[in-house]
Amino acid sequence: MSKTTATTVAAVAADATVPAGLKISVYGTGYLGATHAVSMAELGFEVMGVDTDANKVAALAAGKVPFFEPGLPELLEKQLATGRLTFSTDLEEAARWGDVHFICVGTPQMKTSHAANLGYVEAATSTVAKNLTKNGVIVGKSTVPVGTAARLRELIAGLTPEGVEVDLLWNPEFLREGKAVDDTLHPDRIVLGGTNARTEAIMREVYAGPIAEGTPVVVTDLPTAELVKVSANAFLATKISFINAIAGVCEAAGADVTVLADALGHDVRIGRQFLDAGLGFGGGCLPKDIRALMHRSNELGAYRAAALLQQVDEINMGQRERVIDMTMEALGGSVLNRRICVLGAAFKPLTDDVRDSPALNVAAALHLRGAQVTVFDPEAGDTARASFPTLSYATSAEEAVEGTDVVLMLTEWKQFTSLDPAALAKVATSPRIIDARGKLDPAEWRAAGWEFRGLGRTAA
Ligand SMILES: NC(=O)c1ccc[n+]([C@@H]2O[C@H](COP(=O)([O-])OP(=O)(O)OC[C@H]3O[C@@H](n4cnc5c(N)ncnc54)[C@H](O)[C@@H]3O)[C@@H](O)[C@H]2O)c1
Ligand SMILES: O=c1ccn([C@@H]2O[C@H](COP(=O)(O)OP(=O)(O)O[C@H]3O[C@H](CO)[C@@H](O)[C@H](O)[C@H]3O)[C@@H](O)[C@H]2O)c(=O)[nH]1
Repeated sequence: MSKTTATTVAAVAADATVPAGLKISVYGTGYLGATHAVSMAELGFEVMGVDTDANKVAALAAGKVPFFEPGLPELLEKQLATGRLTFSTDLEEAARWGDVHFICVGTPQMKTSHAANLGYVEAATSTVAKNLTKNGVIVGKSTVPVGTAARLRELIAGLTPEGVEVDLLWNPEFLREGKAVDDTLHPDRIVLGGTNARTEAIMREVYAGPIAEGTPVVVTDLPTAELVKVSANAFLATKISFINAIAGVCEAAGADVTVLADALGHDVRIGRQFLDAGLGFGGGCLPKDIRALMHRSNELGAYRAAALLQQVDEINMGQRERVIDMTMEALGGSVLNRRICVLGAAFKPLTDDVRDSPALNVAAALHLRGAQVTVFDPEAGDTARASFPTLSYATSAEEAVEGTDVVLMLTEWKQFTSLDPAALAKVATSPRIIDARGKLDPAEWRAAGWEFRGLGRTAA
């Protein structure tokens, strides 16, 4: 029977036992796992982060975060110095060593369908189960399709050594890149799916810090916990596609979507967040998570959810086409041999993550249509070059803008939104700009001599 309670008060069964000095292993030290491992050490636990990628492990062990995440390098250094935090490639040793094993490995989209690739989750979970030498708890944090955890329970039942007990529960993660440390240490909510009295007590011990701050704990069954995560992302994606659809109406009707979004946001039932119209959502989460949910909903016969998410995805991808079309239009119908400056490569500011980056998607599409595209991003230059080596990369916004026929502002880094239009007009061959994130003031740019276009705003 499903057990759903939302409470901040620990309601722990009297017979529940929590091992003293819990040891925590974290499988996968990517964007989620590295942050989780460091944060668990910050909460006072002994932590071992393990990954199959030896370069990542070596970097983390040497105090270097292999990606850009504000605040994480400082916390990593601090926790390594305490001796509580270690990193290793020895996946089996981590299973023998830990009491609580967090699964934080990737669940990317399959190459051949919209489904999530669960191979990494299955591999990591099996490794833990096979190598346990004492009772343990496996805690899934990766984002998975509903039904995965139940299958994993069956999988591990046949793998765990005799005499050892293992429980598996799901504790989805809601952190945002760029704010990952704060989101992990001070989450909005803690969702625990499929606990029993013993594992609930252990998880309340793990999260004693945030719980003491008043973070609500939602205790529920496995499928609900799995679905909370993907539904949250699906809702956020839907909100973005809603405002982008309305942006199209604004353009056709001569209205301004940025003012409209502010006005909508004053209604507390709606809220202003995730109503920034523009190039749409990308990254390692929203796109693949709505597609996996679409796929799973179809499998389960929940066709309405699948149809809704299909629309959300189509509106989102259409925004990229819209910016490509706008660029062609701004340049008189063709981009062939024209010089285009792209400001932004990361899928959003404050990260170097370029997974499914709308900015790079547009940059690459324009390049393939014969344009000379120069990209600048304050943090994502290296990750962008690794994925799209044929594009040119500048070392500053000014260098990227120099001599270009049109500037595209595709990721709203603060240093782009605070650029001086008058100074920049002097280096651009033809001062034309497309603000695909709705963060520049059209009046200010037009006054400085720029031909200005924006999504969901009246044409120049
Ligand atoms: N990135 C985020 O902001 C975020 C937030 C919430 C949830 N999630 C979810 O968390 C999961 C991980 O996402 P990510 O962005 O950290 O991915 P990532 O690709 O950055 O990291 C995954 C890591 O897992 C490692 N790995 C693969 N197989 C392994 C194994 N068997 N044992 C140990 N390590 C292994 C990989 O080498 C890699 O370093 C995904 O399910 C994602 O949807 C991500
Ligand atoms: O008004 C908005 C807000 C966001 N975006 C875009 O939406 C994408 C996603 O942004 P955000 O949600 O901030 O980034 P993520 O770090 O991918 O975080 C999402 O995905 C994570 C992984 O599942 C979840 O844990 C987080 O709760 C969820 O916000 C980015 O491309 C943004 O540019 C918009 O276009 N308009």
